[in-house]
Amino acid sequence: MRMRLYKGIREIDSFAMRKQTENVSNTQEFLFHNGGQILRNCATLSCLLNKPIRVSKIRAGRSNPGLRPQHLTGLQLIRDICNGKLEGGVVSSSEITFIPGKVKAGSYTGDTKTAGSICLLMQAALPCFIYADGEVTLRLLGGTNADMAPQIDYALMVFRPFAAKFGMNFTGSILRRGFYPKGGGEVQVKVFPSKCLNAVDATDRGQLTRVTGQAFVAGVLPIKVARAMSHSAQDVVRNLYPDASMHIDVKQETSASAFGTGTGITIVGETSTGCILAGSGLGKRGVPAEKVGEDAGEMLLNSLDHGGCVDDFLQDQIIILMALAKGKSRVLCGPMSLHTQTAIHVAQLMTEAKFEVKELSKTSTLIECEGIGLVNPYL
Ligand SMILES: Nc1ncnc2c1ncn2[C@@H]1O[C@H](COP(=O)(O)OP(=O)(O)OP(=O)(O)O)[C@@H](O)[C@H]1O
Repeated sequence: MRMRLYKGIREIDSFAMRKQTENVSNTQEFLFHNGGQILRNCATLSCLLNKPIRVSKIRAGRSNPGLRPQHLTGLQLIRDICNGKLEGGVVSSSEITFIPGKVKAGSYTGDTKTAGSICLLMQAALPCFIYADGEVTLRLLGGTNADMAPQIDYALMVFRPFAAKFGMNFTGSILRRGFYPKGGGEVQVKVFPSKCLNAVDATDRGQLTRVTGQAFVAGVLPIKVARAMSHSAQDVVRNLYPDASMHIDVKQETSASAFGTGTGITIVGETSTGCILAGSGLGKRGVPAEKVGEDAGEMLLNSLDHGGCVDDFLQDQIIILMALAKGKSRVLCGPMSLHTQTAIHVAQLMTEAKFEVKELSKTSTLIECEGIGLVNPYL
């Protein structure tokens, strides 16, 4: 990914990373994920640091390149939050220019009008509100349990407590679940501003003590589907961790609490040192519920296996918080994901934060970051 400064606008070529990849020969590969995550992180940091950006070649090389509805909604939400200007903000656009304004407390709505992930809207918007001049209420519409994104249960059970360690506090209520392809979900989020985020040291994983979670069915699906997911997920984990206490809530959503038909599971492991890691899955036609549960259990085991304090998905989601916090954060992870590499690269392009990544072994990475200590001027 390449960035230049032109007339005060940071120009970010979101596809240049590919060329970099092609030039890599026998050295360690350093790849980037040319996806929505670049846009979200760039726009969030642009808003917070008051740095205009132009991002080009958005999602180039994809079968459906350019902005998808959920990316556009995320950008529009950030624009609204700070009363900024967004050019090129239409579906399929491959280039956007964003001129940020000042973040303002209040009530905002973000509606993907599709099954696009509500949690990815949260990912873009929440860090902005830490620096608002008061409490913020967000009404978010779209998919609550979407593929290739955090499920809302993950956002509330895993991301939220970890973000709180940095001093980023929010609450979320699932008013209605919504699924692919219809969407129709609704979540209300309240964000409480902070003076400054603090650095986090998460390097001691401890022992797995408790397994909790949520398995649900909605629409025409019977409750036995959720029970089967829950049992198989717990069986997989119990095989290796027979002493951990286990309870996954099983829920039949009603027509008021969910729109359409869907099913999913999030299984959460808590450790003696307060680490929270998860595995998850969504039901699909033709895939037995037992298999969905097993895969979610395996996902959790896989992250536990690495001995890190965060799972393979939380890694990339906390990079922005490490960059904004005051002081040195240290987080022990499994192998670094493509999304994490990309998030670190974007954070370093946009801020003065200094990251150091130490590969401790093939399966263990220590990410250190001296954050910029961004201060909320209103508190
Ligand atoms: N099962 C999961 N549990 C938790 N988080 C997840 C899960 N799957 C994906 N994520 C998170 O969702 C985000 C997905 O970002 P990504 O840029 O790939 O999505 P996107 O905006 O839909 O982009 P694109 O369509 O361009 O790939 C990442 O932060 C990733 O960690």
